[in-house]
Amino acid sequence: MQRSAVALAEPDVLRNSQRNAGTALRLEAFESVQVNLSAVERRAATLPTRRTVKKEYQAAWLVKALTCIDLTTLAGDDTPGRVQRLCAKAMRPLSDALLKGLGLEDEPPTVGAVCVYPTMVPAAVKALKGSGIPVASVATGFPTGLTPLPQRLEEIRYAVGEGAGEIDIVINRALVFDQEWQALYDEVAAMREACGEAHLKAILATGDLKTLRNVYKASMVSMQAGADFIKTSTGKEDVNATLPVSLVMIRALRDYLDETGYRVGFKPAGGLKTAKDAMNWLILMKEELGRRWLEPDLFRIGASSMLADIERQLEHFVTGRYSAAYRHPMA
Ligand SMILES: O=C[C@H](O)COP(=O)(O)O
Repeated sequence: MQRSAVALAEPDVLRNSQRNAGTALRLEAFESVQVNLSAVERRAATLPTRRTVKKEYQAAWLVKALTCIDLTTLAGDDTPGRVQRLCAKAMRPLSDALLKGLGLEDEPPTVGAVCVYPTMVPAAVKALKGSGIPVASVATGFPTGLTPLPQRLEEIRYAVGEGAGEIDIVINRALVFDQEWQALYDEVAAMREACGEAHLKAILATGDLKTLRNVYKASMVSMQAGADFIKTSTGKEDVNATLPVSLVMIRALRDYLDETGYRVGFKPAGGLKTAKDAMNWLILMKEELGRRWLEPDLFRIGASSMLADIERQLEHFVTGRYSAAYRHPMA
């Protein structure tokens, strides 16, 4: 399957608010790429030290991070009741006292989306009705992607039909190991088509991909096939989101923007639990891509437990005291 090629834009013509339409598969955009592992690791290690953000600035950054969280539950024992409680948290993540202390009573922030398994989509859609918060659903045989393609596509159609506005697909890792770029492109393009108006986030499962070159190539193929976001991990791999892997994906986002004029979103996910993690990834985005990529339409953090630590840090900012983590249940 070949998506219709879009004319490549002049680099300075930015399709800011336009959804990534994809391009034809263009091997020349990534086939000969080299990634210098030690340079990537060095740059990633210095990034968190590049900005010192304290006090009210830190509080503002943490509120920004909160608005970018895909508040997630992807557990075998998920129930509609748990999803309902998570959605209540998503709509009102900060207590009245915290909102008052932060001066946000008039515009209380909400998270970016709630992310659940397909069968939990109806419960999430019902609970979030009228809030404007989108429901994201993992699909396509999450977390491995090892079911037949027609079933994976049907899963997308099911979740979209139940009201999911965003679909987090997983790519077929074997196609990356075998460098089967046309096949990977075709699968992701078919998934994008099955999504219709729903936005597609392509999970690369970078912990499985073996090399940073593979991470760059899989990022490019996913974007060329029309992904609205590229996402690091499912949260189920042995190694999930890391700064070096994120840096490589972000350079791919930058190169894709230069080549096509499309801004594609980025979602680190898996193992991100602390306010410090949130700060590190915000700094990475700001340093590498600039202010525009700090909005929820281009940046999400996939996390099941980070919100609690953000709340604790904001509480410390407002009251000068830390509360115990158990006082911030998610669902
Ligand atoms: O997509 C989101 C991830 O599955 C969440 O992973 P986590 O439970 O390690 O935060």
